[in-house]
Amino acid sequence: MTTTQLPQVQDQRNDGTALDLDWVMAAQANTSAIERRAKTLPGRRSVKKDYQAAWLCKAISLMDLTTLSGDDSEGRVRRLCAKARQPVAQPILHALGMEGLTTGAVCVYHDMVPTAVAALAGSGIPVAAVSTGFPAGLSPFHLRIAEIKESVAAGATEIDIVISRRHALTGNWKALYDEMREMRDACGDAHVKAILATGELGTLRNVARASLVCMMAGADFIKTSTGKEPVNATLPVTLTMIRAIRDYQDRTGTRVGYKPAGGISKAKDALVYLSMIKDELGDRWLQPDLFRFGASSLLGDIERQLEHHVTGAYSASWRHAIG
Ligand SMILES: O=C[C@H](O)COP(=O)(O)O
Repeated sequence: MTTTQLPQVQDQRNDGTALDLDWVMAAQANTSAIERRAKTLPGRRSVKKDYQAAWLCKAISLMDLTTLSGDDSEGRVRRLCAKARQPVAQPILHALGMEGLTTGAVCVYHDMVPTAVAALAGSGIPVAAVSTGFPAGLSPFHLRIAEIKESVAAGATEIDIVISRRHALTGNWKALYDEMREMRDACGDAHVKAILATGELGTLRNVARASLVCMMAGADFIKTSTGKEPVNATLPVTLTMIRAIRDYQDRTGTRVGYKPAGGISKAKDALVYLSMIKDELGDRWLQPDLFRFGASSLLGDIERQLEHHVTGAYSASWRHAIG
């Protein structure tokens, strides 16, 4: 295994398209078929034992290491950034031949952007800000736009915006498109991830339609959740969203990234997501410019598994779990 320098920021921007309502309304999601397929995923033997450590390192490189708590402090954010720079103990990285491995980005509230930018200076690790009145996204629209601009001015190069769920729930796709378009414009050169808050959209069909509308309006990534909804990233939602991404690329030639977020805390779950992305979208999406995990506690479990791997203490249950 060798350390690979991976692109941190997508060179290709999604400029979006006009709103195509016929295409949006034609988007369906066969819920029972998707749920059946999702149930088969955790048991599949997609990741061979010999490559497990490499896949777990890959998961780290694709992670938006996150803290989004009301009691976040500058000290906590500095510790998070130190972890992003060196996500696993040096001897473990050395043994794996992965010196130089970092997380894909760090993701914080707007207030913490300057601290994160300073702590990551010179590392090449981007700072992502959750802006637009995260997590509900119900503050006045002009304030949400102002927050985006302030986050960009403070040095965030990735902005995670939250959509107005009511537009999707009422089928007001034009309003969702216009809102997303304006947020995209406010981001300027920063990349924009559209958080759909899928746990609040009611149906997979709404998820499919909202995914398409956000991509048409110029989202560089579509992201499942804030991590604060009662239901966050799930496999059926992921299948629905990544198939929308595939459809969008087939029709426009533009690749849009995918970020599952919320409740992904186990290394074995990360492997399921990675194998699903490989199957459905292909290897090109297994790069940090097109895929991120949004996660606050996943790194801890991956670190434990890598330590066990290096020290030969792999547990029987872990072997069984990932086949
Ligand atoms: O965007 C990231 C999520 O808020 C993280 O959620 P989590 O704390 O459940 O990992």
